[in-house]
Amino acid sequence: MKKIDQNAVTYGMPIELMMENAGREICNEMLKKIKKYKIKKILVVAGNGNNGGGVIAASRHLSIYGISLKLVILGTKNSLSTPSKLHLSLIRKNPKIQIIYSSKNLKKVLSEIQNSELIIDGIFGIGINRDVIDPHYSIISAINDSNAYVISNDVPSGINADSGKIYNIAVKPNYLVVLHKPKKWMMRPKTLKFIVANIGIPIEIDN
Ligand SMILES: NC(=O)C1=CN([C@@H]2O[C@H](COP(=O)(O)OP(=O)(O)OC[C@H]3O[C@@H](n4cnc5c(N)ncnc54)[C@H](O)[C@@H]3O)[C@@H](O)[C@H]2O)[C@@H](O)CC1
Ligand SMILES: [K+]
Repeated sequence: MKKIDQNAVTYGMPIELMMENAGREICNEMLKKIKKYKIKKILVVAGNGNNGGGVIAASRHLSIYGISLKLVILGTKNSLSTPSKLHLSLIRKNPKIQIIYSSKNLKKVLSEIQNSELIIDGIFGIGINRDVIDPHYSIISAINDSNAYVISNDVPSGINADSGKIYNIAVKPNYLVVLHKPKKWMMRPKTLKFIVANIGIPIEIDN
């Protein structure tokens, strides 16, 4: 998938636009669950990579429907990837989105996880490359212990996207929005409930 992303960028498709498309698709799935389960308390959790950027964009799309939510940024503004920073800048004046930085208040993040009814997991995508330590470990653990309905962006955070193997911990989502196309291991029966989102990768470069 990393190669497909790079090919799309070389082709002329900016990551920021694919992130925008991912955000809209994730928002559409959120809207369905909000309606189905009459959800009020929504928490979006964004890591510092582009997986986080997709869920930041999803937050903005959801706010367009008049829905309020809380957005946790794992780390600081400066630790975000460049495309994610753009999407964060688009919500800086958005009154529907309350931003919480984990670097400033981890306790609050953990209690928000406990209190939420819908959690969007944008902690790690295909970029995870090592075991998870704190604060990410405690956050993933709290998400798994919560009663919230959990939707993951692209890959459940903590799983190696190529092999499907868990590092030392992973989010256990109720639902997954896979970007572009499913990873091979996802096709195993009963692995996960997922939908595939078109994020605008041109078919010419899909190999
Ligand atoms: N076409 C694209 O490129 C798009 C990609 N998106 C998403 O972006 C993801 C790939 O983005 P990235 O390559 O930025 O990767 P990730 O978003 O998976 O995150 C990588 C970041 O996490 C850090 N990291 C890795 N393992 C860690 C660990 N165990 N503990 C703490 N930090 C750790 C890395 O140092 C890096 O800063 C994809 O899975 C996809 O979901 C979408 O959001 C939008 C469009
Ligand atoms: K994820």
